[in-house]
This record gives sequence, structure tokens and C-alpha cells, in this order.
Amino acid sequence: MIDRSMAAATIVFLPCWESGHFMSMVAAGKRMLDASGGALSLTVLVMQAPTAAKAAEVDSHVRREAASGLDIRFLNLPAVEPPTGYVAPEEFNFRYTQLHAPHVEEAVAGLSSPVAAIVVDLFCTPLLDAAAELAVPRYVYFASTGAFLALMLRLPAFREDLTAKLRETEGTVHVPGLPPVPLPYMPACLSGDKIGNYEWFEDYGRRFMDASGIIINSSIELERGVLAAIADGRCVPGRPAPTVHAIGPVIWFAAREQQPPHVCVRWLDTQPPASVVFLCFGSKGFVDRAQVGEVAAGLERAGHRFLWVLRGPPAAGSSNPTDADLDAMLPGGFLTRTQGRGLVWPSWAPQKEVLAHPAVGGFVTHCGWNSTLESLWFGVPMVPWPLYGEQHLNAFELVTAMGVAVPMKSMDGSKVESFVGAAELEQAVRGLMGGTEEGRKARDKAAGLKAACRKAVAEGGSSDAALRKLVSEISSGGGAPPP
Ligand SMILES: COc1cc(-c2[o+]c3cc(O)cc([O-])c3cc2O[C@@H]2O[C@H](CO)[C@H](O)[C@H](O)[C@H]2O)cc(OC)c1O
Ligand SMILES: O=c1ccn([C@@H]2O[C@H](COP(=O)(O)OP(=O)(O)O)[C@@H](O)[C@H]2O)c(=O)[nH]1
Repeated sequence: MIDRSMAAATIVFLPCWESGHFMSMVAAGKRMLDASGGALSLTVLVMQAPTAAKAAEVDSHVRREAASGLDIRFLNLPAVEPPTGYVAPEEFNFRYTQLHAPHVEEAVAGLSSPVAAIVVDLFCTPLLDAAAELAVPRYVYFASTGAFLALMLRLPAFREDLTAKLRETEGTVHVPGLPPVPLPYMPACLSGDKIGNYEWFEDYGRRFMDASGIIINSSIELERGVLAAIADGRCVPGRPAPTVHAIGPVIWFAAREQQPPHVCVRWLDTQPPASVVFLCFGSKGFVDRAQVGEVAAGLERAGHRFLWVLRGPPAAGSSNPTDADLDAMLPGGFLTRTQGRGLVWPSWAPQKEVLAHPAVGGFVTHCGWNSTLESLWFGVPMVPWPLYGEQHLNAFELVTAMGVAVPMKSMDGSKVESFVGAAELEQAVRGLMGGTEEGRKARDKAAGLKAACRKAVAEGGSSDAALRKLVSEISSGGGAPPP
């Protein structure tokens, strides 16, 4: 039980430095604060990001959120020396995170408020050990899909089976709650020549079992099958998985009231309802010049209105795309030929405002989970173009389980090609914008999931109920004790 005579108990959050993870977790924390009705505060322990650019991004999030007036404290952890001699980003991330363990212990020991729970990002589970000594409930925040969680939970127990399967070039993998998943839809780090990263990923999955619960940015309505499979113990044989608290969609909106509308929004204001296809590929997405040519030709031939966020390759030492030089990247005459019916935006775009706009009728997306949830929140059907991470699995789920997306030919059946030809983009865009029965069905399904998402987080909805139960569990000190 938490001692009420002391300061409000605090939930300690340990987010990953990637913006999509960091902001998703802070937004979830705000919901937890709100649901606690003042019984809890939030302490965010901020690891210094491994690059200066990422550290600056995190810093700007922290400054903005710290000024929000909510009961959130941000504490910077001391910097650590980045590991060397790693072979994969997953290994780097694991080791870099783990190096923060003593700093986390020290920071938590120094807090003046009692600690009600510790919540770590899905890629920071090495830090669950640091929390073990404190005998408080410890949770994982999972900023991706239930399907990806089901797969990660399966990795340790099915090591032999799965590694053998993943080394093959054809076949399917059983992700409980999903139809059989063709191998090319496995997260990139688990397939082909990257299989050596299996053990790092397996370790993340194994550590999930040490948590008192897993808080996921999803909802029963979006992923009933996989969430039931996890709850029924179909992922880890002989041992129930921790309770999964599906509190999503968690989406964060920036306040822009004081600013004039963005150029993209002003352009959309001049377009007819549901007439524009939006193309945007997340915080990391860019394509090379050859691929740009195919996209341009595909859009020209499809004949629909479009808003295309086109970014340039990252500068040396960075993984973030740069603003694109449109004249250098686009085929000659493209902008003139498509004037009036297309806008190519070379920089960061206000994606949520774009998806919320009535003129937008479809979204060609890299299937990052935040982008996907934003699309569903506004009822916009998608064409998946997965790029990295778990996005191929997300794409499979959107097409096969949710029915809200129209696949490109390059993603049909058992193969996923990353290079997309003009003809297949043209065909998919035509379908998405209502030219095929498949596209019309995807639009209807997306409208249905829009309603379901909003119902889930409204008072009395499934995600709202899960959030309140979670917060009540944490504030009464009654979460399942860590094993
Ligand atoms: C966006 O920037 C980064 C993303 C990742 C990243 O890496 C990754 C690696 C894997 O082997 C498997 C993954 O599943 C995976 C996922 C992943 O993150 C993305 O997170 C987003 C939330 O911000 C979103 O949910 C996307 O769908 C995920 O793909 C790693 C990274 O650096 C370490 C990034 O900069
Ligand atoms: O031009 C852009 C590109 C991305 N985003 C936002 O950045 C996040 C991307 O997160 P996601 O999980 O989809 O992909 P990631 O960038 O992590 O791969 C989402 O909230 C998008 O709305 C945006 O606002 N403008």
C-alpha cells in the first residue's frame, strides 16, 4: 500500500529516445495522470540520446512538455559512453540502455515521492532488472502492435522452431491470433541474413515476462484476435503472459491555435472532399531518385489529387531525412504537369492535421504504428509501403486482419519488394481512392475502425476501462508483484 501521508506517489517512466516512442509514452503518461485524478504524479527519467541530433529532438519535447503545467517532472540521467564493437542496431540499443542501470537506480533512490510503479519502453527492458530491487510493480510500455508483442513473446520458447523457419526463404510463421504470416512480413531484424540479431530480440521478449503488466498502444477493437491469444496463454507455453492493458489509441496533438494554417492544410482547403491521396513515410522515410521517378509517374498516371511528403537523404552522421531539393529530385516538368492537382511538400508535414482534413481520402504509408493509428483515428484507408522495423508485420495485419488497406502488387502473396514500380503504385492508388471493390471495402472498414477507436477511449469504452483499471491497480499498490 502507498503511504498517503507522503507526497503524491509517482510513476517513473523510462522512455526510449526515439521521438515516436518518447512522445507516445509521454502521451500515455498524461492519460494515466488524468485518470488518477491527482493521486499520482509522473517522473520521466530521460536517457541522453546517442546522437546530438536525437538529443536535441528529445530536449525540445522535454521543454514543451515540462511547460504543460501538468504534474510531470523530467530528470536527465547522466550520459553514458556508447558501446562499441556491436554488429546490429538492436545490439547497440540493448547495451546502451543497459549501461544506464546504475543511474536509474540512483535517480529512483533519490526521489522524494514514493514510487508507485516503473514503466519502461519496449526497447528498454534491460532496465527492468534495475527496477527489480525496488519491489514496486514494473510495466512495459509497448508503442507498437499486439501482433508484434505476440511474436516477441513467442521468441524465447520457440527459438529452435523459429530460427529454423526464419532461415528459410519461403513459408509462414505462426503469430498467435493472426492468419499464417509469410516470411517476408517478419521484422527485418529477424529475417534473412539479419537472423544473427535474433538473440537480442529474444532477450527483449524474454524480459517482458518479468513485468507486472504490459501497457500497449492498441485496443481490443483493433486487435481482438492477437490480444486474446496473448491473454489465453497461446504465446508462451506453460506460463501466463503478464496482463496486457490495451489503452490505445494514444495519439498526441500539438497545440497550433495561435499559428496560421500550414501550407499543406491551406492547399487541402481548396480540394474536394475525400479526393486527395496523402503520401508520407514517417520520421525516417526517404526514397532515392530512381524510386522518386516511379512514384511521380505512378501519381501522374493514377490521375488523382495528391499531397506527397518527399524528403531527401540524411546528412552524414544522421539518420533523419533532410528537406528535399525538389528540382533536383523530381522528373523534369512533373510539377508543372500536376500543378493544381498535386502538392509535393519537401519538409516535415503536419501529418495529423492532414489526416484529419476532409479532403484526404487515402494514405500511402510506411506503416509506422503511430502513423497507422492516426490514419485509423481519422478513418483514412491505406496503401502500405513498409520500410523497416516491424512495419512489414503491421502492413500484413492492416491488409489481412483489419481489411483497412489495399496492398500493392509488390506486397502481394508471399513477397515484399521495397522498390515499387509506377504501375503498381498507380493501380493501388486507383483502388484506394475508390476504383475497386477492395478499395471501397477498405474505406468502409476504416470508417468502422474510426468509430471503434473513438468509442474505445471515450468514457466507458474498452481502452478507457483498461486505463482506469491500470491506474487503480498502480495507485493502490496492488499490481501483480514482480516475479
Ligand atoms: C523511427 O526511428 C527508429 C525506429 C526504430 C525501430 O527499430 C526497430 C528495429 C527492429 O529490429 C524491430 C523493430 O520493430 C523496430 C522498431 C522501431 O521503431 C519504430 O517505432 C515507431 C514508434 O516510434 C513505430 O512504432 C514504428 O512502427 C517502428 O518501426 C529504431 C530506431 O533507432 C534505434 C529509430 O530511430
Ligand atoms: O512529416 C511528418 C512525418 C511524420 N510525422 C509524425 O511522426 C510520427 C511518426 O511515427 P511512426 O510511428 O508512424 O513512424 P516512425 O517515424 O517512428 O518510423 C507520427 O506521429 C507522424 O504523425 C509528422 O507529423 N510529419
